[in-house]
Amino acid sequence: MTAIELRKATKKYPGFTLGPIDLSIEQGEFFGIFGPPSSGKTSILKLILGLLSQDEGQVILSGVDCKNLEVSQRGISMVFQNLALFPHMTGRENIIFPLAERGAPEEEITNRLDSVSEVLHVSHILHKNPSQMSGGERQRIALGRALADDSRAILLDEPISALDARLRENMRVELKRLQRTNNQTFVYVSHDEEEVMAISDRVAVMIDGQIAQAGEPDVVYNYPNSIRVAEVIGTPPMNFFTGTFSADGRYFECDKLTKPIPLARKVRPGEPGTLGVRPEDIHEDAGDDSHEISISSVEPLGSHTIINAELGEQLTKIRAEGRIIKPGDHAGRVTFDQRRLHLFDKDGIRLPEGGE
Ligand SMILES: Nc1ncnc2c1ncn2[C@@H]1O[C@H](COP(=O)(O)OP(=O)(O)OP(=O)(O)O)[C@@H](O)[C@H]1O
Repeated sequence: MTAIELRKATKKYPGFTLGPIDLSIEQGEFFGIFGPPSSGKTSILKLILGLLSQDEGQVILSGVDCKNLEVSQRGISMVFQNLALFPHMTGRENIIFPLAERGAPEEEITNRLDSVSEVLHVSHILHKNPSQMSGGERQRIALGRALADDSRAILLDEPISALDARLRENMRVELKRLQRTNNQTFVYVSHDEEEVMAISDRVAVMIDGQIAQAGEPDVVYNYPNSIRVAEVIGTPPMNFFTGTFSADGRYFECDKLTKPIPLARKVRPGEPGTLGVRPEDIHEDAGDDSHEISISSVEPLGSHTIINAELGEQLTKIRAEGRIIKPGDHAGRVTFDQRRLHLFDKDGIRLPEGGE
């Protein structure tokens, strides 16, 4: 069943237009929204919650058009980026507030408080006021308030960004577990692409107020539908080379490389385009099709190494699992994994897969 649906929803601010957005989120789905700053992520959540009203289009919750429904009638909780805890209440009072407001029985309140406190590791700070908590503790209390309430969906806007890296990783796992157990619908916004990709069943990539692509995380990663999406998914990001597909369509002739790059299929003979290759798909290799690189720096990161190199005249990032190139090396040879190339037309739109 569809829990949240946006149909051509549009919101116009001076100088910025969100939408039109078409989006469908299923009951029990963990849906991630990722995008650069100011791309419209928070505004989408506010439309769903009812804090903003759309200028055009519809917001439909469980099949019901929400046009005339107030925030409190929508049955949705939101954890804001800037928290919004009640300063005069303790952590405990903040968490149980929505339950107490709707007159939930004492036993239910206690059970829910206990279960979210355990998951969020906040039992020891329930007696404190927000002013006596750290930023991360306040964030966990705010999460607790949303999770304890029996909402049909929870909207989370950068909910764990104030936590340190290790705690963030744990919380990610716990959030996912909690969502699965309760079969709740989560809409999770973050500018941290890895976080969104790791936690979500499906993701939407927002660029300039539009959903540029939506789908399962590995599909978006492996088949970005445009250069703009490819640029924002992946760390380090994809490398791009502009040039022309050869007259027989079997090679990509890059403006800045001396050798053409062989393609696994025939592509757009004679047309201009862009070839994208992810850092992990460039391999240290001295074979016939290899290119010489001039190494600027090598970052050994334990499990892998990032090599910053000049390929032709272009700065290129290479992720190496092996140890052929070492810190202090100045040159090497690499090839591109032919099966993992991303090909885009002159307008930056991904070329269809397949062909001879
Ligand atoms: N109430 C408002 N009035 C006018 N402009 C607004 C309003 N709210 C948001 N905007 C503008 O809309 C754009 C999108 O904002 P929004 O907060 O939705 O983006 P975001 O992707 O969540 O950004 P961030 O990652 O920085 O939080 C921004 O340019 C912002 O300045």
